[in-house]
Amino acid sequence: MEELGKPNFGDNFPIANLDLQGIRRRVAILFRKMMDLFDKMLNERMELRRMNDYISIDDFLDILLQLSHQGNSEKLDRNLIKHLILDSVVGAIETTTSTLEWAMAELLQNPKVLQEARGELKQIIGEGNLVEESNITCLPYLQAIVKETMRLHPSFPLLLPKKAEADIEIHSFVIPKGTQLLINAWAIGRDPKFWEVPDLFRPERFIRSEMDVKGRDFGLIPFGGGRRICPGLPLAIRMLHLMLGGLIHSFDWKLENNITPESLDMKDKYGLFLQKAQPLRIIPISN
Ligand code: HEM
Repeated sequence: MEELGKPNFGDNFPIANLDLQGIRRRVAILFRKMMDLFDKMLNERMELRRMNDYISIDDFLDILLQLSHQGNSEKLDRNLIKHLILDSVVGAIETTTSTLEWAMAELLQNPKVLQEARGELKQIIGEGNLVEESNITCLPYLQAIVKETMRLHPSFPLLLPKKAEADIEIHSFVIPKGTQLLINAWAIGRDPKFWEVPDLFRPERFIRSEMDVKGRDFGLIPFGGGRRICPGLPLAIRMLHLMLGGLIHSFDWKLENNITPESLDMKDKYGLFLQKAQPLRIIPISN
């Protein structure tokens, strides 16, 4: 992931096909390794599926293999299946884990917010019980924490590049056909014209607000919007609430090595994904 997000000097001279930093070469090696891994997974699953007593587990791979055997008009061949898995793996892992890491970092930097969130969980879930998917709608403060984390730390700060299919005019500004467009979700989430004290982590701003991250409110678009909105949104939202709720309900947390909330490093590092420059290191204390 890190290699994919590095600025490549050679991209400024597309005709010359330069790869002075060796980024393209290293990415090609990693890409081949991933494809070999997917090939192995596919072979193993296809072998299992050939057995008479195989019971389908209806996971992503099983469904793709079923579709590929149904002779659909658009041929879903082995190569396409591997690329679909690659897209999902790339899109799913780094985004969800880094959002969770940012949320925990913000909570440890803002002990009052953490305390409020734990209070809500204690009241709704009860001590000793595990957070379940059905509880999420009853946890407005936890939901507000997830939104506030995504406002300040969108996993793809510039979303994914888009290309104008036709000339478009927006507020008398003409975008010619073929232009590559980058949408700065990071800057939108911190725009002082739109957000009060934008740099403060303040989940309360989402309490009693209808605003959500599903692409309808253009002030908060961590998953993008429109036809290419993140297809993993429903899964990501569920996983984030469950994991974050579970972590703060089941454990107390402290920062390691005498780091205080005030001295916690919250800098991010440049790349395709918005990651913490210094990984968060925290210690769980059993409740
Ligand atoms: C916190 C978690 C996540 C965030 C913030 C996130 C964000 C995004 C964003 C911003 C885009 C580009 C949308 C655009 O440019 O308009 C995207 C695309 C995508 N995401 Fe996610 N994502 C997350 C989790 C997931 C998960 C869990 C999956 C899969 C299970 C996934 C799969 C994908 C795929 C396949 C695309 C490409 C879609 C396309 O090209 O049309 N994402 N995601």
